[in-house]
Amino acid sequence: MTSPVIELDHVSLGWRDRIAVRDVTGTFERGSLTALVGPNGAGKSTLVKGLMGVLSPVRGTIRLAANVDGKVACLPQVGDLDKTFPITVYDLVAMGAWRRVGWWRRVSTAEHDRVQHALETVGLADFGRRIIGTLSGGQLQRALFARLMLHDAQVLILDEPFAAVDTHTTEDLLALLHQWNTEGRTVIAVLHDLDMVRSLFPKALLLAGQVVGWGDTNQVLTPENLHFARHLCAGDYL
Ligand SMILES: Nc1ncnc2c1ncn2[C@@H]1O[C@H](COP(=O)(O)OP(=O)(O)OP(=O)(O)O)[C@@H](O)[C@H]1O
Repeated sequence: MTSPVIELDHVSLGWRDRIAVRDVTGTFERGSLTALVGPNGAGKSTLVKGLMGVLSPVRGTIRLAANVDGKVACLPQVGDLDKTFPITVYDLVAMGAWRRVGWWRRVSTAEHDRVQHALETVGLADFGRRIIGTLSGGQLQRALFARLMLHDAQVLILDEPFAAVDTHTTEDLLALLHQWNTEGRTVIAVLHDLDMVRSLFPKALLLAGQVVGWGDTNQVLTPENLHFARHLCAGDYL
């Protein structure tokens, strides 16, 4: 039996002078694995901000299931991160535990073990003391995945997790993402690689300022829908 974990009811999101995504209605089911796709400017990141509660809907409502409230974790676009901030990889990852630990408390032995385990899982066991500004793009993305592990969230939202990441790192991180999903977590990822979506993501939400399709990936990513999405975001390409 499926149960909704996030429900959107006629949601429009945007800013005072501009609606970026309008009238989104639908449900992310518990344990689902959904790719959020669409041309540049389609409103994918805006929807992510809405799902995270960072941006309030201009219209409509977003409802989280009672037992996931506060347990939604996000992997931001790497470009949104201030790489000049003088923080170590260890501390960046440990920040994922702040709900359990609190901002200013010392990390317990159990949390330390979790950080170390997360660093090992993403292949950064020896990188804990490095300042994040010295990491390559792929290494930084691995560190952000490790931080996501520390959140231990039921719902994971990832904004372009494989942008500017090499094939080897993408494969490692994809395996992690699938492992989280097989543990029953709900995963939503903004992606541009439609071949990857078709082969690895059972559900897709195709956006172009509005919902063009939402459901089984093979029924959403049809040539007609993709053409329509491009037409709606004229001038941009998938
Ligand atoms: N802070 C903001 N103020 C006003 N408009 C914004 C703001 N952020 C984004 N927009 C606009 O909202 C629209 C949707 O942007 P968004 O970043 O959600 O698209 P996207 O689908 O994630 O695009 P991309 O694939 O290029 O990352 C764009 O036209 C963008 O210019």
